[in-house]
Amino acid sequence: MGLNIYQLSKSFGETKAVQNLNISLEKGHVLGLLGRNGAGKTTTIKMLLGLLTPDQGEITWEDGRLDRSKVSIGYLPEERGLYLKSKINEQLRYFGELEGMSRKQADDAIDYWLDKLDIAKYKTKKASELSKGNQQKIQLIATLMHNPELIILDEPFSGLDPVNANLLSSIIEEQITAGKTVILSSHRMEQIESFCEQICLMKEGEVIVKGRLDDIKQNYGYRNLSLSSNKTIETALNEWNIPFETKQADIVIRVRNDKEAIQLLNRFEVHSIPIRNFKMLEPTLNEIFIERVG
Ligand SMILES: Nc1ncnc2c1ncn2[C@@H]1O[C@H](COP(=O)(O)OP(=O)(O)OP(=O)(O)O)[C@@H](O)[C@H]1O
Repeated sequence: MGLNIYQLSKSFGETKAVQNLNISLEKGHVLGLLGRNGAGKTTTIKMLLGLLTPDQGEITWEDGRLDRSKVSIGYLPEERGLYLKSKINEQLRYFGELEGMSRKQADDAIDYWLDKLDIAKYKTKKASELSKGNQQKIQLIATLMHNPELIILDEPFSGLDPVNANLLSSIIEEQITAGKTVILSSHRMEQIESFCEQICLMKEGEVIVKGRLDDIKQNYGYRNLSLSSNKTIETALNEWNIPFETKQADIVIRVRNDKEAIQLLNRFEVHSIPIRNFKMLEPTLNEIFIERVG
């Protein structure tokens, strides 16, 4: 059950922002929504939130239409939307009450989250007095304080320093462990890779790659054979016209499958070229992204 997007489309004039999008995401699972600028991610998210009306298609949650008045959704927008002149506790209380929290529930949640994000000292400051990263943390509190079951995060890491990015990562992990359904849109492939078992890669409104990330990598059509770098190996590969890349202390050779890797290792053996160690690596999400939409 969970979330189902069926044949969803939206155009702006001539621009087909989203075309016939189909996604199924089970409750408690995490989907990475990827694509270059203008691929259609935000348009998709806005349709999920009911902020844009689809031209065609349907979005359901469990048994019925996804309706924000019935399903608790936490949304962290790409463009930040705090009231710069309002005090942090007052605007967070307002956001909490909009989501149906009582004043007491909202105030308790605000204290809990400010403390957790290490920004309790800003409780009565105006948003304009906070740095960009700390404003981002406030926006995260507004997203999570009402304990939503569906969480949509659009570029959540932008503007965060490495320490705060780690803090956010641990909070996303906690939400996933708590069984929340999460949609994460990000240009940071390592983060998508670490959180999302499922991905949907879009290009010009259409889905280019979709499914379980493990399956996509396994069936992608090549693997990387990585060997500890050494001049003899490089010379041999050059002589045999086998392309390779050097990455730090490793030589990486693209092979179609394990059999091709073994054949190559045998060839080194036959030529008495010692191999100290080797690893078979799947393509990274970054490689897939660049090849498919780069
Ligand atoms: N309100 C709008 N009016 C006209 N065109 C729009 C509007 N919103 C989006 N578009 C167009 O729809 C396409 C998809 O845009 P969208 O914002 O969904 O992309 P995105 O994948 O979220 O990009 P980014 O990574 O830059 O946020 C783009 O060509 C964009 O110019």
